Amino acid sequence: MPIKRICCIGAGYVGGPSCAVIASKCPDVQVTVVDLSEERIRQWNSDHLPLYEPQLDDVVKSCRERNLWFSTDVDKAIIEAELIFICVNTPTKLFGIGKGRAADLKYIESAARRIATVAKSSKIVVEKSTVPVKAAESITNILQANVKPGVKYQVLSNPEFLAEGTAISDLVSPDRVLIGGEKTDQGREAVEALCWIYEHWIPKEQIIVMNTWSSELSKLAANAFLAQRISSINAISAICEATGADVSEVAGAIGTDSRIGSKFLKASVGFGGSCFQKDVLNLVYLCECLNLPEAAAYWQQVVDINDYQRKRFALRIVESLFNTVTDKNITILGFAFKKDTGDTRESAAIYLSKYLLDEEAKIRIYDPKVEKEQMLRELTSPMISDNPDRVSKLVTIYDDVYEAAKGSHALVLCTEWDEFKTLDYKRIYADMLKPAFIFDGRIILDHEALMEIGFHVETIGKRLTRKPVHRPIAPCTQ
Ligand SMILES: NC(=O)c1ccc[n+]([C@@H]2O[C@H](COP(=O)([O-])OP(=O)(O)OC[C@H]3O[C@@H](n4cnc5c(N)ncnc54)[C@H](O)[C@@H]3O)[C@@H](O)[C@H]2O)c1
Ligand SMILES: O=c1ccn([C@@H]2O[C@H](COP(=O)(O)OP(=O)(O)O[C@H]3O[C@H](CO)[C@@H](O)[C@H](O)[C@H]3O)[C@@H](O)[C@H]2O)c(=O)[nH]1
Repeated sequence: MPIKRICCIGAGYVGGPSCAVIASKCPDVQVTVVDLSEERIRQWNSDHLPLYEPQLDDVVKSCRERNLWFSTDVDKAIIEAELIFICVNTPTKLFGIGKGRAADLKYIESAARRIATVAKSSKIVVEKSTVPVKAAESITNILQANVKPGVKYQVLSNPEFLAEGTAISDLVSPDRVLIGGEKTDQGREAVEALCWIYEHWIPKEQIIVMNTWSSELSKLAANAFLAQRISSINAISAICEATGADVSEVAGAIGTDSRIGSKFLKASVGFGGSCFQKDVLNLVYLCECLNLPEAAAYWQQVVDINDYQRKRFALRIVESLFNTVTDKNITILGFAFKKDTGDTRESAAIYLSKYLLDEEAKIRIYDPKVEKEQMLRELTSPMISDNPDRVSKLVTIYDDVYEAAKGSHALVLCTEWDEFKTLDYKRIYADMLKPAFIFDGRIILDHEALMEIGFHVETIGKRLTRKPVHRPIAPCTQ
């Protein structure tokens, strides 16, 4: 059954880019992305899209108002569509049962209830948000409990694997597309309809069909494995710093083993982003609910090592700066959770800033893509700060990196933006207080060159040996 109209509920980092790519690859399908947020929809319809993502502007402009629409009229889009993607947020619960671990499914439920309330014809409902195993069953229950005569629903799982910063290329050439559905005639028909969409640009053999629960669990498992690799190499980085081994050399050596592979072995100040911590904690909670405490403890360690890595780095900054950063000017380079995105959710820079603010350091922040208001929102959120006045007193945001560095005691590189590799560090050094410190939390700078300029350099997973100071050798008297 060729699909003519798609509705996507949720115009965020997943809904917007993934539907823009579907619209661009399927010109014969009308795609409407809806959201409750009028501001977000206004931005999607403007020249200033609500999120920064390489190539996104071009894709959106190529099909907006041709077969790609952004709207707040959720009901109309649901009524008209044959296939509905649910791409709403599923954040970690902040209160009640499962607080701090379980996924908050209230947005999923409200989307399902809206479909159940307004749908007048049969729908294929596709869960694209990341959810706990068996969430599709809850969606089905809500839909069936309110079903109207002649209306039929099929609920599919189709988790999204795009990474921010590379969303468009990930969507255009994914490693695989995963579809989970019921093994019934109706289920198979719904799976075929969704496959038909993807087959517009993805080879059939890369579309993997499985049962719904396997598909839901595969998404959590994939993120848990990726996050675990980062925590594993970060745990090794602590050993490197204590012994004199170099974590980049170790990662290079183990990555050449084809069974291990070289990707996702970059030690860092800790992983961030809206997904890894949330999804690993979601898995931990699932294990706890299934009475599997050992499995829960195993996955919890992935998150614990990430906390440890951020704290370790903050401690190193304080220790290196003669055990006090109070009233010192510390410039944070990069606030996004990774390069090529303006997203700051769970960014390591937030936690680094928090630790330094707790020590009453004066923080200056520069990021090429993150808006000032966004940084302040993160730093004053109740989870991070119990004293918003301190943030307004101690934090200054700059749009010129050289101005930010002027008069600083230290630079702390938190995001691996390419532009940080090519700054004029001689100029920066000249304007900083001495001794001038650089803490490279991403291992991207030329440490030898920086030390040559005169910087005191600290990085992750490596002890940097300073050049011996050349003094004339005293003549031997005996
Ligand atoms: N961000 C990523 O890179 C990424 C990648 C893969 C999967 N995911 C998963 O995809 C889901 C969405 O993530 P995101 O980053 O796009 O979230 P987001 O917060 O950027 O966007 C979600 C949007 O849904 C809207 N929304 C919530 N309830 C709604 C409702 N009932 N009706 C209409 N709109 C509603 C919100 O207003 C928001 O704009 C999450 O489950 C996430 O784990 C995210
Ligand atoms: O070797 C590495 C790789 C990544 N990171 C950090 O890990 C975090 C996450 O990076 P990445 O996975 O590239 O970005 P996300 O956009 O969070 O994407 C992840 O989370 C998405 C949401 O579920 C999934 O769809 C993607 O497949 C998965 O990669 C960032 O802070 C990175 O800097 C490291 O520290 N070292």
